[in-house]
Parts: sequence; C-alpha cells; structure tokens
Amino acid sequence: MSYVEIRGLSKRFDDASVFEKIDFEVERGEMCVLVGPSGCGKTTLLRAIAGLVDPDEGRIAIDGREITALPPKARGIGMVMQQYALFPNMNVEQNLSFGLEQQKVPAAEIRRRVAAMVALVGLEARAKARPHALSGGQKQRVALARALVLEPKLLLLDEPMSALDAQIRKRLRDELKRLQREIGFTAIMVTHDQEEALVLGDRIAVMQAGRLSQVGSPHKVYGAPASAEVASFIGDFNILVPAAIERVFHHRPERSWAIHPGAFEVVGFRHLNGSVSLAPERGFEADATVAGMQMLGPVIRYHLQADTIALKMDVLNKPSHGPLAPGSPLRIRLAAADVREI
Ligand SMILES: Nc1ncnc2c1ncn2[C@@H]1O[C@H](COP(=O)(O)OP(=O)(O)OP(=O)(O)O)[C@@H](O)[C@H]1O
Repeated sequence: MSYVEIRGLSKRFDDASVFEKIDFEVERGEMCVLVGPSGCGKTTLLRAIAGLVDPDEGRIAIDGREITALPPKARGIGMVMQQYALFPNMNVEQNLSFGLEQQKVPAAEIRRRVAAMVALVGLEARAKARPHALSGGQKQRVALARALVLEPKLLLLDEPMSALDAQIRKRLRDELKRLQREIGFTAIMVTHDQEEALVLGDRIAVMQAGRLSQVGSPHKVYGAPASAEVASFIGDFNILVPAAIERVFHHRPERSWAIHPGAFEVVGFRHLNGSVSLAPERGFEADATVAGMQMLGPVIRYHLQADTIALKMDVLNKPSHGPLAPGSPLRIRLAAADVREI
C-alpha cells in the first residue's frame, strides 16, 4: 500500500465534471508534480485532497488512514499557495510559531523547531522582519517554512513559485529540492512550468480535462509520452502523421523508419533530436527552409518548413554557427530511433 492513495476521486460543479475517477499514489518522501493545461482541474484536485472541496465520490488515504470525510484541520496536511498569505503583523519567527502554539506544543520545543526551520530556509538574518520588509522569494520561503515546521503528513503546493521572477524562481526551486532531500517530506505540487516539473518531480502526473493521462518518472514522461497530448504538453515535440514523414523524408535502407503507415496514427520527435545542416552532405533525410527562429539561450529554436510539414528543431547556440536567416535552405537529418510512436 502506498503512503498516499487516491482512488476513484470525482468532482462535479453543478453539471460540469471537473475531474473523474482519478487514481494515483504518492510514496513516502516523494514529490509528485501535477501538471496540465489551465482549467484541467489541478487546483480543485489539490483542494479536494486538503478537504476544502468535497469530492462526489472516491476516497483518499494517507499512511493507511482514510481521511476523505475528515475536516481540513484534522488531515495533517500543509498547504502553500501562490499568494503568500503570511500574517502581516507577525515577524518571521512568529509566523512560524503560530501553528505550533495552536497545537499546544511546549514553548521550548517551539523555539527549537522554529530556529531550526528558519536556519533551514536560510532566513536567520531576517527572523525578526515582518512580511512587508521581505522580498517575494523570502516571503515564499517563510510560507514554506511555516507549513513544514508543523511536520505535515503531506504538503500540498499550488503554484508556489509562479508569482516570482524567473531568477528567484529557479533559486527557490533548487532550494525546495534540497529541503525535500534533507527533510524527506511528502508533497504534491501543481505547476504550469514544465522545467520545474521535470526538475522537482520524483513522479509527474499529467492531467488533461479532468483525467490523468500519464503518471510516471520525469524520465518516462519526457522520454516516452503516452499520447500526443502528453507529448505536446511536455513540449518540444514535432508530431507528425507517418504518411507525411514517408512523403517528405527520403528513405535510406540502413536507417529505415521502421514505420508502417496505418500501424499507428502519429509519430513525433523532440526538437532537439534532429540535426540541421547547410552543407549538402550525403545522408541527410529532408530538405527544408528556415521559416523563423526563436532565441532560447542555450539553443536556437528554428521553425522549418519541409515541403508541407512545419517542424521545429532546437540547435545548440554556438558562436561557431551564427543564426540562420529566414529563407535559408538546409537539410534535416533524423535517426529512426529518435522517432517515437505516440
Ligand atoms: N467553485 C467552483 N464552482 C464552479 N466551477 C468551478 C469551481 N472551482 C473550479 N471550477 C471549474 O473547474 C474547472 C477546473 O478548475 P481548476 O481551478 O481546478 O483548474 P486548474 O487546472 O487548477 O487551472 P489553472 O491552472 O488555471 O489554475 C474550471 O473549469 C473551473 O472554472
């Protein structure tokens, strides 16, 4: 039996189903990241686990104990939301102490646990500061520390970093991973950010239109997406029908596609898995022209047109080859092993 077990969980608002028959597990000490397009039901699922929304059917158990009918306070669940929701009139230490005082934890133990947690999130120098005097990243660290100091059985994180700018967000993300390794807490986190999901998740659950379309390790979900929808959500995928590939790409016997038209509906390959060249070498598979480009930092994403097929390819951004102008002709090479059935 898994540490967190969710079985057949469904929720409707009026006549509209938000999610239906959701099943999934989280092991003790694991961070499960829930990703999916806006409106697919992630927040409602998290709120149902927290007890803030009543599911219509299904059950939730933590550590072998069913909690489906328990009020939120009795579930032993901590929550961190996008908005910091700190107590504005209390300093950092007081924000952290509050929940422990409510639980009637002895004063000496409160002092010890709060001091240890403040140190863990690196806020010793700001322990006496009130929220208005903290930066966004610091406030969110306080919110995280305030939830963790109560040692919840399960921590729910709803887009905890989405209000922060990119740089701080990455720092906090690494810090969250470190904290999770050090303390070993169990968490379910909702994010829109694909990279955040892949970095933080021990397990990723992809939710689409109220259903989980794939649950697996980041490696599995990224490397072997279960459907075209998952592939397009976990980004960077060219999705094609085999007939189009057959028509546009030149066959080479030693590198045949191993694709039989009609055997499945779509195939795809990651933007980064193809290579492009201006040199007319032998062995390239398809002619294309540059339709546009996006500068992404470490890679340049080219929008290419190969006959009737629009493709995207990521090429390492090296000084040795500058960006290609729109209209540049080039050839695309692709290994059969990088083309997946999806
Ligand atoms: N209290 C409510 N009453 C009626 N409909 C609701 C209620 N709460 C959420 N919904 C609807 O349920 C659906 C799922 O909403 P939810 O907030 O769970 O999505 P989400 O995946 O978290 O979206 P986002 O990523 O944009 O936050 C939406 O269509 C939303 O309008």
